[in-house]
Amino acid sequence: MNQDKEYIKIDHVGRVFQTAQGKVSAIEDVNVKIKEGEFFSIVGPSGCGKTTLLRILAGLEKATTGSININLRDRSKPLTSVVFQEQSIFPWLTVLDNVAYGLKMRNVPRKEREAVAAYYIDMIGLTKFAKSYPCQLSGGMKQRVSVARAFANDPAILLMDEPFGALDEQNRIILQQELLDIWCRMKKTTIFITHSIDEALCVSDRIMIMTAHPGTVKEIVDIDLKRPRDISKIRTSLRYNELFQQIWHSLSEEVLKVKRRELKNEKNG
Ligand SMILES: Nc1ncnc2c1ncn2[C@@H]1O[C@H](COP(=O)(O)OP(=O)(O)OP(=O)(O)O)[C@@H](O)[C@H]1O
Repeated sequence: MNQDKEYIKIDHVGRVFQTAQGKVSAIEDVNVKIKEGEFFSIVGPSGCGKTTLLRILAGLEKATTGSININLRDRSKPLTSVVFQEQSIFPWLTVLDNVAYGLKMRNVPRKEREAVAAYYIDMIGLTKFAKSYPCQLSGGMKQRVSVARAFANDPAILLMDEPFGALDEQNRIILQQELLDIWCRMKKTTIFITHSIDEALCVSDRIMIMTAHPGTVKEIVDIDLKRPRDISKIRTSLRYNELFQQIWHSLSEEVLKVKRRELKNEKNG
């Protein structure tokens, strides 16, 4: 890990979609450099292009303009693994086989991949359920399996798109802490989309605030809260509250822009 070295360089990236109503510019001129081993979160109003940017990073979408450069040293690893909001584990595979799936695809021998999978299943507290199928698990447990699978796959970059967005608050807090703990051990470069300033503050090294549609970088805030972090205590710190206010002030301006536009469209429509 080299915390100082520029690792991902997103350079003047834009994406325009062609729709039946004409062209939609989802993101415009996004410029950001992310360090290796960094936990980098993205917040922004709905529709500002967060998912589009993540999909471009995952290679699921092409940028219309600009480029992304990743300073990869170990080319044997997969470039990215993505954890989405909706559960994306295979219902016909056990927990163990789901977590080991990426390794199997890379022809890692069975014993080795099962040992790696068992290690991450233990980290997320599901050892007893290793032989269970997804239909036997709760929503929170399934999402834990997705997180374990992403880490077991050992990608260069972990991409997470509102991974806990569909969970109830209790499960969300538990999974946030588990993610923090795994991340602290592995220091995997992570790009994390969330609608929650609180969630972003708990887990991130830096938080990027995007402007209202079409999204671009409004501000990037350093989160200088000490690690390791305990989610149950972090909210009581003065610094947490200062950072929350700073981010909400910046983000709320963008959210209000969206609301004003919607009102105008309603009046005109
Ligand atoms: N495949 C597509 N075709 C046409 N338009 C698209 C497509 N994907 C995204 N868009 C448009 O691009 C803009 C950004 O969408 P995107 O889903 O990236 O935003 P977001 O910030 O992730 O939204 P949310 O927070 O609501 O999930 C929106 O106006 C959306 O309608």
